[in-house]
Amino acid sequence: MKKKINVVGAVLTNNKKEILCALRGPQMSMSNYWEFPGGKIEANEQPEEALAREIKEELQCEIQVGEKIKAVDYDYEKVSVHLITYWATIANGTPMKSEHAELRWVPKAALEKLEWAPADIPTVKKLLGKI
Ligand SMILES: Nc1nc2c([nH]c(=O)n2[C@H]2C[C@H](O)[C@@H](COP(=O)(O)OP(=O)(O)OP(=O)(O)O)O2)c(=O)[nH]1
Repeated sequence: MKKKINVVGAVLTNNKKEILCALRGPQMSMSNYWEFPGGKIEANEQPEEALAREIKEELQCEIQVGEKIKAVDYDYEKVSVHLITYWATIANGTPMKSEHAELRWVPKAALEKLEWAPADIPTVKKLLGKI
């Protein structure tokens, strides 16, 4: 049976209402796809708590996690991902790139120009009012 993983992603917005998009790096799985920064929920962790921890590790900044946006199940070839996305804002610091190939603030209208990890597409469509 496929490995199931629980993942959280942050839809981080700035004061221009742009959204922080992250390009997975060559050393990561799913490389060259854009995603919402975040990662796997660990045992005994609440999703919001996991998201704040992952962002601190990945982007070296503190966030305020808001409302849930979308929960999606997606079957990749080797893993089955349950992805929950949340609104978030930066509470402290500036996002710094570590394992990602690129971080980019993108206006909502341009989100669909990026090649998203398939599990992220329902969140992108919801942000655009398309579902
Ligand atoms: N962080 C994040 N991961 C996502 C998103 N969409 C999506 O399909 N994923 C997948 C990619 C990974 O298989 C998994 C998240 O794991 P992770 O971000 O902790 O990745 P990782 O580098 O530790 O994983 P791995 O290379 O060890 O497999 O979920 C997303 O928007 N954000």
